[in-house]
Amino acid sequence: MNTKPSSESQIITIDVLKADDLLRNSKYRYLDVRTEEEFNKGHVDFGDVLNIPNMFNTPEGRVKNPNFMEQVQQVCTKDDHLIVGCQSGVRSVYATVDLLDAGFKHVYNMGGGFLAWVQNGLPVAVVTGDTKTEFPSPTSPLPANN
Ligand SMILES: O=S(=O)([O-])[S-]
Repeated sequence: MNTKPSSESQIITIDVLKADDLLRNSKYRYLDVRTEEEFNKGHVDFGDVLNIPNMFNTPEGRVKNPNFMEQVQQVCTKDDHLIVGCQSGVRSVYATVDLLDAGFKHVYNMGGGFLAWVQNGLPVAVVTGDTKTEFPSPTSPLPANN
């Protein structure tokens, strides 16, 4: 029996509109836990967005990034205010639990992930080569994937 206390029941999930508001108007930072490839295809457009994958895709399926917490702690403190997002809201739950278990105090899970962000017409940036292209207009379409 696993008796390890988990912070799963303490997760607070906010919707993308609330996340957008917090990113714009408070000290929250966005932590994107998708893979670098997913991130580069399109991500939440805020200057201080972090991309630290909590899982990697392998031929055997998804495996946990064993260095996730260490990598987060290289750029964040446990007092930082973080909004955690992924593609559709599954991986971010795991990452949020890990962060709460590690003692991070101000962590929100963004429900629906990047897909919900895009569906709501919120600002997106795409990385092509070394160039970051921003789509400030909520009505701007994303470029087609190559
Ligand atoms: O990003 S996801 O884990 O929800 S597919």
